[in-house]
Amino acid sequence: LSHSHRPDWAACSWNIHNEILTRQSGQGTCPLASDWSPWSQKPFCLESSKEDDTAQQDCVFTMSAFRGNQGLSLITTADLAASVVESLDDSRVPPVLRRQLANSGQQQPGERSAYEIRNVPGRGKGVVAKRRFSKHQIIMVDFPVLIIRLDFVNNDRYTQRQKRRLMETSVRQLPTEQRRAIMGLARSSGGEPILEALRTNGFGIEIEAVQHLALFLNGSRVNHNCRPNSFWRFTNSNMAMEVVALRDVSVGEEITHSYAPLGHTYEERKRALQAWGFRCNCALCSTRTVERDLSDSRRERLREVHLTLGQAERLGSQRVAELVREAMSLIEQEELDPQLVEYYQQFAKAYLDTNHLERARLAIAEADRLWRLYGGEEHENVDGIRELWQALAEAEQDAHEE
Ligand SMILES: C[S@@+](CC[C@H](N)C(=O)[O-])C[C@H]1O[C@@H](n2cnc3c(N)ncnc32)[C@H](O)[C@@H]1O
Repeated sequence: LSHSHRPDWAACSWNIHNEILTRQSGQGTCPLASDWSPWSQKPFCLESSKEDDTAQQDCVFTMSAFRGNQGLSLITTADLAASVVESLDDSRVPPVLRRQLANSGQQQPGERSAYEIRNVPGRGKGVVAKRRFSKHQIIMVDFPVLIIRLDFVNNDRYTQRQKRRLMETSVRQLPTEQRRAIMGLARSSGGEPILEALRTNGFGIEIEAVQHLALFLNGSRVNHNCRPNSFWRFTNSNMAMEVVALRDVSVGEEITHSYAPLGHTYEERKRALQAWGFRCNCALCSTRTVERDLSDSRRERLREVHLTLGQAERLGSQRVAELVREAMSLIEQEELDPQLVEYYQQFAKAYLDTNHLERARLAIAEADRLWRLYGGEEHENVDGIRELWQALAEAEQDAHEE
């Protein structure tokens, strides 16, 4: 289909009751009711035991050829499924990610791959670098194979049997290779296999601000470390998950990211990691108690500095500058670079409050750059950064008029 004649997917939604596709709004053309494209088969929906509206009803949507060689199943509402259709188009994947995809994973013999998935002592399988990566270089690009609306998993709208039926359908409809790979993923406990695979390996993503869990077959093999050498970001408009080096990585090094929020203290991390059912044996957790306590106290102090900077007007500009320096030093010592996104934002506000407009400009520019880096171009704080630029423009205007 040429672009202009493509159905306007976002404007089409499934009318579940009549099992026909009706157009809700927009100018595009919707496909025929008998054509379930882009899905490979008719969406399968659950009858809810509750009398709420069908718009909230969860269905399975499967595309059996997604990104060339893998399938994708979604369990979500019809409207949310319609909203992702555009992003499933291969033309959405930028060349830089295509190249990366071609370079990574399991290669033909003789070709150099970026990483390998193999057993690592004490942690099951893991991802190990097969070549060097410099800081901020992309290590892995992966696309989801299964996406499930979080509320479908957690709410009591459906019976356990109904949930199992929908999840089994979502996996059964995938190509054999992916089906096997999902069933071969790590599981922290012995409950319902698909649900457990999802709980152990799922990445939290948002579709139209609604939380979902996504499974990535290679991405799921990245183990946890409290001082990781990588981070991941997800781009909704092309469904790409990238694992990116947080610092230089050498050949043979295991690739890790943090499952718990960065900046947590030892006890907080232990609690957060309970959901995965393992005791973390990373270098930071197994270091001597004195060193671990020292790390905890730096992390607690960092949070205190963040809070204090919230009252910049009261502190005055000299104290603000001192606290910014202290925060930067703590972040460096604790290797918490991704936290800089929030800190630069806080510094920018503090500089605006104390009328240090030149410094505010530099801090906003840094916050802007780092949000894109760590959160991707479509990060969740685009509005927050725009507001900061606006606040700066207004403050500069006021200064100019005075
Ligand atoms: C998302 S999977 C990671 C890949 C997994 N190792 C595998 O074999 O497929 C999460 C599971 O890996 C193991 N794991 C991850 N990080 C670990 C760590 N730092 N220490 C011990 N086990 C870890 C735990 O069993 C955890 O439930």
